[in-house]
Amino acid sequence: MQSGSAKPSPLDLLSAILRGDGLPPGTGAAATIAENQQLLTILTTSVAVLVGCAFIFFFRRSLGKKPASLPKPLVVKVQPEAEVDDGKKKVTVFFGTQTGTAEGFAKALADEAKSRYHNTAFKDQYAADDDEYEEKMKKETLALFFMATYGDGEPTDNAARFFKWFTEVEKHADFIEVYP
Ligand SMILES: Cc1cc2nc3c(=O)[nH]c(=O)nc-3n(C[C@H](O)[C@H](O)[C@H](O)COP(=O)(O)O)c2cc1C
Repeated sequence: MQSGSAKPSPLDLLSAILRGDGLPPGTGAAATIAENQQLLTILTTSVAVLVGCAFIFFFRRSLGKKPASLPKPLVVKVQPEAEVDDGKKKVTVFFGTQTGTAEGFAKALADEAKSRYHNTAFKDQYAADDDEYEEKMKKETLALFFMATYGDGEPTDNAARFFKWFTEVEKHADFIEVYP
């Protein structure tokens, strides 16, 4: 025989509500609902706290990251013409940029140089692969670098390959001197 004060399971309550029967009288339903509401409150609070923690985690992580943008090539402005070995001095302006500031400085300098030296060429790719760097850099008279850094002094996306090559000093020690 079923006792009038038997506690219905949450499933019984749910099916009773769905059927539209209402809550069974004298079954301790009020207490069960109160219990479930407490559980629901705890659950929603926990979910809200978790979402908040996840948001703070991703926000803090994004603070140390460089802003996302399409990597530009390690653009180089060369003057005068670098390809022709005419014995003239060669000046190259490099820039490593993520959001355009370093590019702006490099361009301003290159424009100034262009106004002084008519035989000026602009290039947007210095070396197709790492082996070309050494060969080309040896021909430069002066190389100027405008390099933005991010995080813990890391290079920008467009300068990453060049930076890696350049900092492997022991491989190029014969012609590169690095001053800290
Ligand atoms: C998220 C972030 C991290 C940065 N980290 C460094 C850093 O470690 N060292 C530094 O000297 N400058 C740092 N900077 C400053 C940038 O290098 C500087 O704003 C630079 O002018 C950006 O140049 P760009 O616009 O050519 O990318 C950082 C800037 C941002 C926004």
